[in-house]
Amino acid sequence: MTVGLTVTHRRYVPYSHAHYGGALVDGAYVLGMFGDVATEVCIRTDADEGLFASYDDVQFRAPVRAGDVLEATAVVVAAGRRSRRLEFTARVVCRADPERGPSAARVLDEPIVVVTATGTVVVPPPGT
Ligand SMILES: C/C=C/C(=O)SCCNC(=O)CCNC(=O)[C@H](O)C(C)(C)COP(=O)(O)OP(=O)(O)OC[C@H]1O[C@@H](n2cnc3c(N)ncnc32)[C@H](O)[C@@H]1OP(=O)(O)O
Repeated sequence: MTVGLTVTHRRYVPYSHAHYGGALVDGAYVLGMFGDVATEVCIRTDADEGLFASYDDVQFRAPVRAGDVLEATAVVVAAGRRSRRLEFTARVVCRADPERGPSAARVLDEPIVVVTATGTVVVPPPGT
């Protein structure tokens, strides 16, 4: 069943990706992660990596920082002949705790929703 399929990736955000003051990470970093999650969705639904056709809504809701552990989830909410519409959510699940020391970090009691988006991927025609 394609609609309802959910794929989640988790990734540590390296300090080499800090781009702005306060160790802030650029928004494109999370979009790259969404693309990788979408790729796994397409592999699972259609045995192909697929192509990202469009985003129609991207909301940057809270900062992503170097040292975060990010979780990105895609859910298939609609499927056409070749198009699959996806809803994405990125959450921070672990974060650095520098007051305790340079390598200190903790699991957040409640994950922070940092980015949400909807978009469409396109796969090859059936039977190809
Ligand atoms: C998984 C992540 C991968 C990536 O990130 S790849 C990198 C970024 N993406 C790209 O480089 C893709 C570049 N774009 C393209 O190559 C083409 O452009 C597409 C393959 C995406 C679509 O072109 P065509 O095959 O000619 O599309 P059609 O035959 O007109 O439509 C096929 C289905 O795709 C839907 N669709 C086409 N364009 C869009 C769009 N811009 N936004 C939403 N849906 C689109 C249509 O409706 C239809 O759907 P229905 O088969 O279910 O009826």
